[in-house]
Amino acid sequence: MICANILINKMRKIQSFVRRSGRLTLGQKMGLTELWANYGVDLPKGRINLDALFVKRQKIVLEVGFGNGDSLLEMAIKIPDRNFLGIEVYEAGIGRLINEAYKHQLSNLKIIKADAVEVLTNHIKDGSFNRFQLFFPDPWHKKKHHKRRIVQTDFLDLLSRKIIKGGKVHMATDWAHYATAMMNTLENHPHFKNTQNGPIYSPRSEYRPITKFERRGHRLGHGVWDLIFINEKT
Ligand SMILES: C[S@@+](CC[C@H](N)C(=O)[O-])C[C@H]1O[C@@H](n2cnc3c(N)ncnc32)[C@H](O)[C@@H]1O
Repeated sequence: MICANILINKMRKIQSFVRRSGRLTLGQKMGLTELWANYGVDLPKGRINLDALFVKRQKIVLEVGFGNGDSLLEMAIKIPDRNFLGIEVYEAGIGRLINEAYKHQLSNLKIIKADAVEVLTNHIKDGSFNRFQLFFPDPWHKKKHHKRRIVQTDFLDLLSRKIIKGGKVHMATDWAHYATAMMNTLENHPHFKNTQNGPIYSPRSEYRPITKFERRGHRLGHGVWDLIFINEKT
């Protein structure tokens, strides 16, 4: 296992952070090491064995950048016949989510604490996911920072390999400029096909819970744009 001790130390910091913010309840009694053992995935040297990760073998939804975990938690509760894998680097959000997962006794949710591109590139075999979701990713709104946005052609190339043929990609943003950039990048990618007829945003889907960043967008008077595409790789 890579850096198990580092991860445990990090999780202790999360515990301290969450305790200070008064949000650790059941998990506090259980201990973060045990919570992490139940819900966390330590990165192996090679590929993660996704078949052995979950209690039941069923379709897997990947969410990158789940923040405080609102959407992922709600979906894992409401859709027990799917497995959910979340990748995030925000420690307080991870601590909160594994605590909530324990409270709800979820067996269909696992978390990786690492950079998503690194995980997908080095630790996930091709054709692993049935759906990918990216809700309200960091917008990097200054022009000089646009290159830091996660949705770029290279990232779509990687996603196209990791999602099964016919699998879905669902993105949402409250930044108009990023929405246009996402639409152009997806429309111009040879493997992705819009579920709408043409370069049209999708209606808000029932299954996407409202997230903290979506609420923030509403408060700021932003619109919300959903993009749902199918991976049609050959
Ligand atoms: C603006 S927040 C949105 C959080 C959540 N999806 C929501 O709607 O409330 C973006 C999140 O993506 C995470 N993130 C950004 N780049 C990432 C990466 N390469 N790998 C994993 N997480 C990442 C950040 O840590 C942050 O929590």
